[in-house]
Amino acid sequence: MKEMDLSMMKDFDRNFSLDAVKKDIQDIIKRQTEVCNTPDYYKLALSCIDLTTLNATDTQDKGVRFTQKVNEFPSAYPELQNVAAICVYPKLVKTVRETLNVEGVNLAAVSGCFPSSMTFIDVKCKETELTVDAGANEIDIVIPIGDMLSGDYQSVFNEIKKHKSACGDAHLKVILESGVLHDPELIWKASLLSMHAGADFIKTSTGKMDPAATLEAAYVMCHAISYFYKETGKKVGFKPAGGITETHEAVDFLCVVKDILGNDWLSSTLFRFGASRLANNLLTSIVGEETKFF
Ligand SMILES: O=C[C@H](O)COP(=O)(O)O
Repeated sequence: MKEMDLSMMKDFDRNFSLDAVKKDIQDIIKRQTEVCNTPDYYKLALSCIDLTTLNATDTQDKGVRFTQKVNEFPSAYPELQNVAAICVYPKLVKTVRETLNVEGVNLAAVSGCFPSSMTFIDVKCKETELTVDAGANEIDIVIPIGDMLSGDYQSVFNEIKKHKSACGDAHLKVILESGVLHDPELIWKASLLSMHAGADFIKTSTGKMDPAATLEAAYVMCHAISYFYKETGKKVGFKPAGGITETHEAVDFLCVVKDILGNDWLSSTLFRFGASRLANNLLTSIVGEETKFF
């Protein structure tokens, strides 16, 4: 595989002041809340959810029941747009594919030894190939976090690039595990590496490590996406995931995305929430009474 000369990657080193980032986020939320904290944006948020179940205890029956809810959604809420995708472990993909019978809902699967990413790249790619063959059209993988933390950026880039080929036509979402990378400088680097290596989306977190999605990580990643778009003309999507549960939390992320990336990113084509508990809370906010549909 052709290696990218990372020393040629423009703006790979960028400094951030965490205090300035936090202040900027506060200003953004002040600016955008009036527009984003509204039923139209709750509906938008719902339509951008990757409805997720990622438990070691998940069964095929759970996969069926989970998918049936999504199938029933258009009849139950004809005025609302359905979630963007169902997101499961590879073992449930075939069942979900066979059960899913509504148009426009994607089937995402975590792959590549999720959530640790701690196995051989050939094993990770094989898992992805099998998962796509089983019916997933979106693949969520985790970067090799240890390589990133130890500064072996070339290995991170090479792995993602190889994984992109293993995806075939499926979209690739690359999880940075931003809470563990911690430093904005490292989150920036991981974002650029992922996008240059072929990521269709960059995603904050697995939801299996703390801290999960933060507004600070979202801020840095959205700026990286904006920068990459200006440099290359390619629009990469953004997926905050992990720990986003309440409507007001989703609204804050929408504020950041809208302010930094603009309205082009405010649809499920370029924006997703990875969430297992958010959908019912958004529905509750939309219909105005306690709702436990999903
Ligand atoms: O990718 C999605 C995350 O695993 C979901 O995390 P959550 O269960 O905290 O919503």
